[in-house]
Formats: sequence, C-alpha cells, structure tokens
Amino acid sequence: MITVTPTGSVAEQRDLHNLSDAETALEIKNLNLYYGNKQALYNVSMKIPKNQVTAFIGPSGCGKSTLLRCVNRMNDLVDICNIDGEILLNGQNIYDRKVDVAALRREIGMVFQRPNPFPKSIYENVVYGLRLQGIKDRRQLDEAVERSLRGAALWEEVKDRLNDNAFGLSGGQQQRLVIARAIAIEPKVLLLDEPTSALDPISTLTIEELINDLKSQYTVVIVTHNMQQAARVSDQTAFMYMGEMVEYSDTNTLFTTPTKKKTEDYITGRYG
Ligand SMILES: Nc1ncnc2c1ncn2[C@@H]1O[C@H](COP(=O)(O)OP(=O)(O)OP(=O)(O)O)[C@@H](O)[C@H]1O
Repeated sequence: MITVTPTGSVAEQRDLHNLSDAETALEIKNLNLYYGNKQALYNVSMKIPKNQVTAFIGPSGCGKSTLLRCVNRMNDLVDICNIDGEILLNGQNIYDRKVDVAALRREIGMVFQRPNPFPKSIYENVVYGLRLQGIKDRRQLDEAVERSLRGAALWEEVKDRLNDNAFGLSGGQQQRLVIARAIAIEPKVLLLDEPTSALDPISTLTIEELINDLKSQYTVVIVTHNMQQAARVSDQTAFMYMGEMVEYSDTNTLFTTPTKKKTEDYITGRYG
C-alpha cells in the first residue's frame, strides 16, 4: 500500500528489508504513531539485523526517540499516544495483547541520554534487575556483577569499590554502569537514546568503543543527533525526517552515496 507522507516520498524495498528471519532481530511493520491528533511516525517499516549496530539519525523532532521508545513500549506510558502497525521480536508482535510488557523490557533494555544510576552502591545497581527476578544466590549475583561490569568496560575501574555509592562515579562511568545494569539481565536488544550527549569527548570515545564490543552479544539500536557518531559506531543507518523513514541503508552507503535528496541535504549540513 502507498501512503502519502508529509515529504511526499514512498517507502521502497531495500536489501535491508529482505533479511531472512535468522538475520533479523526486530521487524517494524507499517508503524504509525499519534500523540493525540498529531501524527509523529508515518508508516515506518524496517528490519533491524541481529548483532549489529543500527543508528537512527535526523533533525530534532523528526521522531527518532519516539521510534526507539516504540521498541520496548515506553510510549505506553504516554496517555495520548496511539500506535498502529506491528513490531515483531522473534516473529511475535510486541503490541499483541498477550505480551507481558515487563518480560518484554527484560529482552529489550534501554539506556537514556543522562546517566540514571539508582542511589545505591555500584554492586546493587548492577544486580537490581536480577533481584527483581528473585535471584538471591550471592555467588550468582557476584558472577553477574563481574560479567556485566566487564561487558560494560568498567570492571577494572570499580572492582575495588563495588560497595561505594554509584553517584561517586564520573558521568562517563555512570553511563557505563547503567549499561552494565541493562546487560546484567541478558537482554537480546539494547536501545541507546543519545547515550553520550551528556558526556565529555573522552567518555564518549569509551562508550563508542564499548558499543562496538557490545554488538558481538547484543543487537544495538542507537539514536544520535551526531552524524559523525553514527558513521563511527553503526553498521546501518536510518535517516528520518518529519516522522518518515526517508532512507535506510548500510552506514557507509548512506553517508557516501545517499539516494534521496533529503538525506544528502542533511548529511551535508544544509539543515538540521
Ligand atoms: N510525550 C509527547 N507528547 C506529545 N508530543 C510528543 C511527545 N514526545 C514527542 N512528541 C512530539 O513528537 C515529535 C517527535 O519527537 P521525538 O522526541 O521523537 O523526536 P527526536 O527526533 O528524537 O528529536 P530530538 O533529536 O530533539 O530528541 C515531535 O514533534 C515532538 O514534539
């Protein structure tokens, strides 16, 4: 079906839309989203490959964060938000009535723009989700703490002060702690919403290296307003404009030979 969008273009089949089920972590199908009367996403369809980093880029207000928040149903918390379309995880629509949203969020973890550790020790931050699952065995928790902090490239810096309050860490360390907290419960997908925008350049570099390491175990989806960051960390990039997914292709192609004028205008800095 052809849907008229604000920018007048029509979704087209791309190779990334033809991934096999085995290669696909998530499939977004004909997703429309409304905040009250205002439509914020227009007929978005895409397949997000497993164990790769996919970036959403585009000018402020184009719907990047809205789309990301659809993937773990964070928009359910917004009363005026209505969605039609599907998002398939392992072939199952996450918007199906019988889906347990808490269980879904264990499979799809999320990290936000500002580091948001809990006012607890480093250790308790990491095991938070495991304790919610009722895990009490100390050895199991200790192992999860080490595994997760190593996975988030933070272990060496904090292994001797696991009982210190998380607020004593730097902003960049706090963000890696939040990533450790997210991976402690072994999700399949990690959603990162502008994870470095509150961080200094050195911490940003550390997180970018970490993102590259994380994809061996997780499917990573990142929203960034920073095109250089998208070019550095992602395998494929989706360019959004006014709620529409204008172009989605492997990152190198999108930045070097975009097929749409709007993408080209954006990546060459003509707007946004
Ligand atoms: N909770 C909400 N209620 C009403 N409108 C919203 C809400 N959240 C987002 N919007 C609107 O939806 C549109 C898309 O917003 P969104 O935050 O997804 O964009 P974005 O591309 O992530 O922008 P930015 O880069 O500035 O964060 C905007 O017009 C925004 O004003």
